[in-house]
Amino acid sequence: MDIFTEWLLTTTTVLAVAVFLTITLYYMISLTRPNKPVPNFPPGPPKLPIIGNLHQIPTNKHRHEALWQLSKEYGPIMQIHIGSKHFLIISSPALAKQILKTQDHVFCSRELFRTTKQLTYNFVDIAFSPHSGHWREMRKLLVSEFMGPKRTKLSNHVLVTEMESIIRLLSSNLPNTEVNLSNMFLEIVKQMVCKVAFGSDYRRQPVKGPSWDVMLDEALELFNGSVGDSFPFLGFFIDQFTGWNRRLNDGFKNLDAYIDAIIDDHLKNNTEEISEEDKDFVHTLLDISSKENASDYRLNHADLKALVMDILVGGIDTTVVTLIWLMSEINKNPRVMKKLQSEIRNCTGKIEKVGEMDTTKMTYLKMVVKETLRLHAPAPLLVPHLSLSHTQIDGYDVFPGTAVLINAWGIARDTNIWGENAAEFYPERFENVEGDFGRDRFEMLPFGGGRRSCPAMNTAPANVEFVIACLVYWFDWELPNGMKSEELNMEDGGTLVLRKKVPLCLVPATKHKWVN
Ligand code: HEM
Repeated sequence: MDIFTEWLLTTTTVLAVAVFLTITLYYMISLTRPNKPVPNFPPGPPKLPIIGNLHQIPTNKHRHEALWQLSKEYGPIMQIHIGSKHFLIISSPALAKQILKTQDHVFCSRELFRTTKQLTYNFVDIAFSPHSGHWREMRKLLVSEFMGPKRTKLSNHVLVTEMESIIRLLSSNLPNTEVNLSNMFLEIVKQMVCKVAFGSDYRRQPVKGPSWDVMLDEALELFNGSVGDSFPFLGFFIDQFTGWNRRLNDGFKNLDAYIDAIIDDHLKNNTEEISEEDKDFVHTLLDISSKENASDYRLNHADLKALVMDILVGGIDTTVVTLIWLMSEINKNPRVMKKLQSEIRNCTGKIEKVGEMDTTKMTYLKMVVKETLRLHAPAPLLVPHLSLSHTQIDGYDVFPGTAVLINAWGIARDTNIWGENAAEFYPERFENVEGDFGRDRFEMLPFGGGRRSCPAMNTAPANVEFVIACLVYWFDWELPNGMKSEELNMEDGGTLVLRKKVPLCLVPATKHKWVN
């Protein structure tokens, strides 16, 4: 045996003994350790390397539909992966209740996406900020100062004035003039929100840049997030390659310039010289930001801008799409329109001014609004909730940092819950249904639920009711060009907010005349 072979044999023997000893030692140590339980992950579709289930989930539109189909195969609790992120998909009222009520304290935070960071001035807004004392203070401010009695009174007044001029305008164009209601509703809601929040008519072209509508549409697209958001390390480069980063920077720059212009205008006024009555929301925020308040919370400039951003992005389109879908549904369902019109005209009696309209007694109208929000929840997957600690849902392990998507769209159309006529627009299904959705019941969740539920869940439906009551009281509506009700296009589109794809155009055919 030559010297090299002898060296090779010795080395191999030593290595083999070392490996054997290491394995034996590891095995013996593992026997002495208590057994670590293997996590019980929820089921989900098989994933591909790197992209996960990205190929099965469209990133833009109809994500809720794709997820609903998958949930039929994998069950009401399902796990999917997109890039390196994992999401829990919830598709039943019982499990939604677990997330939004029973374990609300665990699931009350938000995912910190790279895209949202820029749009929310580093997550200091309400809708996308993590669960924290800051979020609590900001939400309190919005509820007390934007949705409190003083501003509700003002928004009612603005709505009444706006509806009076709309009714006048529509009456002067009778008969047979086609009206684009999608545009009209956007104008009404913008006027109401801008007047209450910023005091004046900021709905017109604000600063240099794209028009208001283009700017807001783009903001909603951007808030929906990018493909790169799911790939923390490569994300920036993916978004650079797809052009998303440039789009994000431009979109944010336009919005930021608009918000700056609003605040600069307000800073020119000395708020001490303006009476409390005449102060708008931004005036009040500027007052608060200049004072220490009792809880030591100090509102800074970025917080103020983030609040304005939430109002622009969260407070306009949601109400507008609800109005559009409602008017579409009642024009598609003449039976409902007739019943609704008769309730409104009977409850109201003879009115000369729309301001005298009282919607609190209109029970069928409330059911029609609920049915609209059931079939057309503006945010079909809500805003993703995020788990703060390890917990179990339905026996499955959920780890901290898991984003949860609740398929409000699918739950609200499930035939097992709503019966065979789930897809039908049938407001009577809410007769004798007690309790609030998102608080006591979870079969539909248009405003989400728990501590992250929509703060406007009481005020927003009241505004929708008033606008619809005015339009249905004063006019008999017809579809244009002899179109039949079953021909009305009801396709949806959009990403973060589910819109009607084709604008709604109707004809106010005759004006109502009261007969004693
Ligand atoms: C019909 C009208 C509206 C609908 C259907 C709606 C729906 C929603 C939904 C689904 C959420 C997410 C809830 C969750 O994640 O559980 C939400 C959150 C929110 N909405 Fe609305 N919304 C409407 C109107 C408004 C208005 C008028 C405002 C006023 C500014 C507003 C401000 C917000 C804010 C700030 C949040 C975030 C709450 C938080 O994370 O703490 N929404 N909304």
